[in-house]
Amino acid sequence: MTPGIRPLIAGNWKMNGLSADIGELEAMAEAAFGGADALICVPATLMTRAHVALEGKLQLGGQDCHTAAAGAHTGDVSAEMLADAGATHVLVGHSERRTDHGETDGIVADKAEAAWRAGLTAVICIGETKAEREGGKTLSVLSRQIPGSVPKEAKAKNTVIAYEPVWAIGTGLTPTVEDVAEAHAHIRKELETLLGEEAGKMRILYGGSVKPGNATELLSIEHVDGALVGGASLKAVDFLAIAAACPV
Ligand SMILES: O=C(CO)COP(=O)(O)O
Repeated sequence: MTPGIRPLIAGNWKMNGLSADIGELEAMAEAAFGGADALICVPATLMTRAHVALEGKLQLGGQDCHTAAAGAHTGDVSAEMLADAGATHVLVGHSERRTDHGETDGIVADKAEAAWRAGLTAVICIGETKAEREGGKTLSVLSRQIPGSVPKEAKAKNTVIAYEPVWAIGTGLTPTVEDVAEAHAHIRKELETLLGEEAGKMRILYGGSVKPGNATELLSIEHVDGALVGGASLKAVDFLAIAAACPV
């Protein structure tokens, strides 16, 4: 945690979720999030129903957006469409988008600007691969990804950074407390170089195999201002247990 920053617990449902799962969102909306803000990023197909189910108690996010507001881009969704459906946030540059869709740092930065254009907060995802970690390149990868993916105009009110080591996503593996602390301190320093004072107010989330059992430890690390949760956000009971790990 960083003094003065209210934590954000964010869920990413990825390509999961059918009508039958709306009850999980309703159960989340019944809970109290005393110590944190809460956000759920659902697939585009569920956006409108999720907006109703969440009753404004949790914020709603998309998982990606096109750089354009509208046009001939079959299968894509714009930030304006997400905002129209009730979203307040959108993930950009998730490692699965970078890998599956060849998204570069430059594309991610353009998507962050598209999010702002539509009035959304951009959750900009960064993180090293297993090979990069094993090659001792974690910090240099972050030093490249931050100025590449985060536009210089980023403000704490419209931007969240999510550090997700690719090798920790969906694997049950997490970096050590020391490694998370080192990465987050480095991210804060790189943000300061890029954004100046604004960097001190910006949330830096940790993502990658966050579960109820490790949330307290991860969320107590300096400069960890919340979590981006994949698998454990699909069930209200797990997501709420992670949110409850934030001190009120
Ligand atoms: O990619 C993630 C969230 O965006 C993390 O996923 P898991 O929590 O399933 O490891």
